[in-house]
Amino acid sequence: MSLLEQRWEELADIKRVLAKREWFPGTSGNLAIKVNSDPISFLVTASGKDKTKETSEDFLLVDSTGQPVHDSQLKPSAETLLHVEIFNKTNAGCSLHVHTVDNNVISELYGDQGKITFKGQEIIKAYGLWEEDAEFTIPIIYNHAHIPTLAEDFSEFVKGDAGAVLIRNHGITVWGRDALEAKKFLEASEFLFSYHLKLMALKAVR
Ligand SMILES: CSCCC(=O)C(=O)COP(=O)(O)O
Ligand SMILES: [Zn+2]
Repeated sequence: MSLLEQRWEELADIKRVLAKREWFPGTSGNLAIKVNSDPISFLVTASGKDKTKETSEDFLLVDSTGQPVHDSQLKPSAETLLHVEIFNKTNAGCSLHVHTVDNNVISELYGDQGKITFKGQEIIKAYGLWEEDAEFTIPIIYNHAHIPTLAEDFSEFVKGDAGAVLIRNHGITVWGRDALEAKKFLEASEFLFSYHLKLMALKAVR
């Protein structure tokens, strides 16, 4: 199997798992996986597709600027520029973006503060933070409709090979050194969002 085929399979596996969780409502969400580092190329989901369906046209290869490498009828994700920032600025190997109700509600609740910080939760270890009093902060940025502006704001928070950024009333983008790490970050983040919202709701009725 070629490297391209291997990466395709890895991304397809993640897409299948996330689709089962209903994390791609209304054609939302996009996924990317690096294929080559020099020059950079990556597979990204085709724009506007129902990501719960599996087809041979789910992904296309793009270059370091997000332009298709081969002639194709397919359009790269409208949000490819965010993945471009990640792959150009870090050694990340995979980047995942999903819209969930929980990540949207959290982004609105804490949007004015520009971040949300979690602490005292065992699952924070999924981010590689093993100290007893570890904290994990996820920045929240404004949802510019103009994607180059969104990507510019997003870029400020793309600092390491793994990370997460919430886009207010839009969704979350996470990245990691490989597909496993990116998926782990995404799952840990959605766990924390869900826990936080459930706890807030229960406290409100007590
Ligand atoms: C219908 S959701 C609006 C676009 C979006 O935010 C998204 O994640 C999906 O866009 P894409 O071009 O990647 O399909
Ligand atoms: Zn989106």
